[in-house]
Amino acid sequence: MRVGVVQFPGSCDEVDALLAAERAVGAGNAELLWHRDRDLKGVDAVVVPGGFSYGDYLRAGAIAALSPAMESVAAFARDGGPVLGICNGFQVLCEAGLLPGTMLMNVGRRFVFRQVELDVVAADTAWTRATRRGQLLSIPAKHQTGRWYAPDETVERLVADDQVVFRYAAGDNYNGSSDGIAGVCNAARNVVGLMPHPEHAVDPLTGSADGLLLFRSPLEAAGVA
Ligand SMILES: NC(=O)CC[C@H](N)C(=O)O
Repeated sequence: MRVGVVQFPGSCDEVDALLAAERAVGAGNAELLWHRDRDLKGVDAVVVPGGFSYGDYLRAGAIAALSPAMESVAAFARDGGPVLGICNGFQVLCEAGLLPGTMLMNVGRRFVFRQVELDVVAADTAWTRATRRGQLLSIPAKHQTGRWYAPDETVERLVADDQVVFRYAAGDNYNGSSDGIAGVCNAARNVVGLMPHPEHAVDPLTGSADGLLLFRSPLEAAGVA
């Protein structure tokens, strides 16, 4: 399996995402995909990484969502390809209409950088197959515009359709996200976005290896794990 990590001007976690993917799929099986290129190089999974793409101008993720690479990522997603959006990548996927909801300024109106615990709500998506429902994952979060929002009726529909993938555990809704939601998926369950950074939780020496479970999940989904 080969993983592509999209790189925008202003991305800052793309190399960590690439190294995390290589820990899961093997060295040399991940590569960066430049935002200006429509060619996804035949990868089997795509990660849209964290950072400050285009400086977060207009809205975080708004300009990156219009990039040539994201046109191809949208088509890849429509064809069922596994796509993971991490933090800024989650913002990009919401701006691109590939995931429901929108991202607002944190409720405390400050940049937050802390370890959080995620409760796995849906363990049957392309990026959570290596997890268990109810499992707690310790993963760092670092963002300013991380308050995921959707109208009540949309949240109710997502809950009913099991499209809520992660919630902040023990009610630790530090950024004010609707219903304490930390990550959601599309109806086809191949596109997942979350605000915390699994690529920064891939080694117990740095506090947690729980994030590797997300990068290993496409392998499980493909039956090659
Ligand atoms: N760590 C990130 O990806 C940051 C995302 C975005 N720039 C924000 O601050 O909300």
